[in-house]
Amino acid sequence: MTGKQKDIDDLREAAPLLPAGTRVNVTFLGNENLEMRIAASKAVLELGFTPVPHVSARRLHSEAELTEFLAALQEIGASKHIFSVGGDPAEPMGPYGSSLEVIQSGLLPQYGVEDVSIAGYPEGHPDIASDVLWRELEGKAVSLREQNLSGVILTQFGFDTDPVASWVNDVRGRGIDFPIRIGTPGPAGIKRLINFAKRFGVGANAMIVKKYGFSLTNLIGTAGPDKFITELGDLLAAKESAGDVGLHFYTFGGMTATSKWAQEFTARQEAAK
Ligand SMILES: NC(=O)C1=CN([C@@H]2O[C@H](COP(=O)(O)OP(=O)(O)OC[C@H]3O[C@@H](n4cnc5c(N)ncnc54)[C@H](O)[C@@H]3O)[C@@H](O)[C@H]2O)C=CC1
Ligand SMILES: Nc1nc(=O)c2c([nH]1)NC[C@@H]1CN(c3ccc(C(=O)N[C@@H](CCC(=O)O)C(=O)O)cc3)CN21
Repeated sequence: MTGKQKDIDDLREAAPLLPAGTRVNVTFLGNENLEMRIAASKAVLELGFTPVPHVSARRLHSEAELTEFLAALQEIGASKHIFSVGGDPAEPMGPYGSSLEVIQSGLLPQYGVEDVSIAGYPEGHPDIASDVLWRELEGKAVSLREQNLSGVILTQFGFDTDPVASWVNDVRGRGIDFPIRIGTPGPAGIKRLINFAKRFGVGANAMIVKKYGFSLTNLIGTAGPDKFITELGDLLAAKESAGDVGLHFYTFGGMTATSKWAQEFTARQEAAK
């Protein structure tokens, strides 16, 4: 969720549909400020869920901004889990150019951080070379271990299961055994899904979206991840050592829509057994 009031209201509406303790990520975008980020994390806690506030390295103007944010999170009891991510600005706004630099600052444990999510890219990243992504991922795994922090890899969302399955294989092949949560789009309007895919450099060509369950020639209506999840489950089950792999939902169509969808999906799975 973002720090916007509409997302807090949406979470409140979705709350009865979600298991207690569900991890809810709270963004760190350019159009939010500290108060909004803290208010959103606080709302997540008050509704009985686990906030995972994002710390966007390249958006930080100073070390003081980082420590002020971490201190404010700790103060409300929301600093245990964070998502440490690079951030989209083409040039860093302050001292941190990457999430590895934030992690290596050694500041996180001083503010009660125990568990750090980091980003993964099954399809690569439009502006970052693949060897750089791997080197940084391995660096983060090492630094987290050195600081006795647990790690989780949270992937960019996608519509194509093939790159996801082969990327999980590669992560394990490099000896990284962190739990992996596959970024999965919640049900949302097709236009909205396509726009977010474009914005973040995620593959959504005619073939991929057809497999996912919609068509580029009919943008009316919504699309959910039913087929994506089923296929991914089959692909990973066929691998020997996928390890701990789960899902993370990006709720582009809202938390309530995704929560309702998840309940119905689970019910259908149960009925089919
Ligand atoms: N908010 C979210 O849920 C997600 C955001 N992202 C975005 O993906 C990008 C990479 O994130 P991380 O893997 O954490 O990167 P990172 O901080 O680990 O950086 C990896 C390497 O790429 C460089 N780099 C980082 N961000 C860059 C950018 N925007 N443009 C050019 N070079 C960059 C860094 O200097 C470093 O060498 C960021 O733009 C991030 O915001 C990716 C996935 C999810
Ligand atoms: N490279 C990259 N950068 C990101 O910031 C990013 C990713 N990838 N991958 C997916 C997640 C999801 N992100 C999201 C998801 C939803 C909204 C969102 O709902 N935005 C509101 C407000 C739009 C605005 O004012 O900017 C919306 O109603 O669309 C924003 C960012 C950010 N994320």
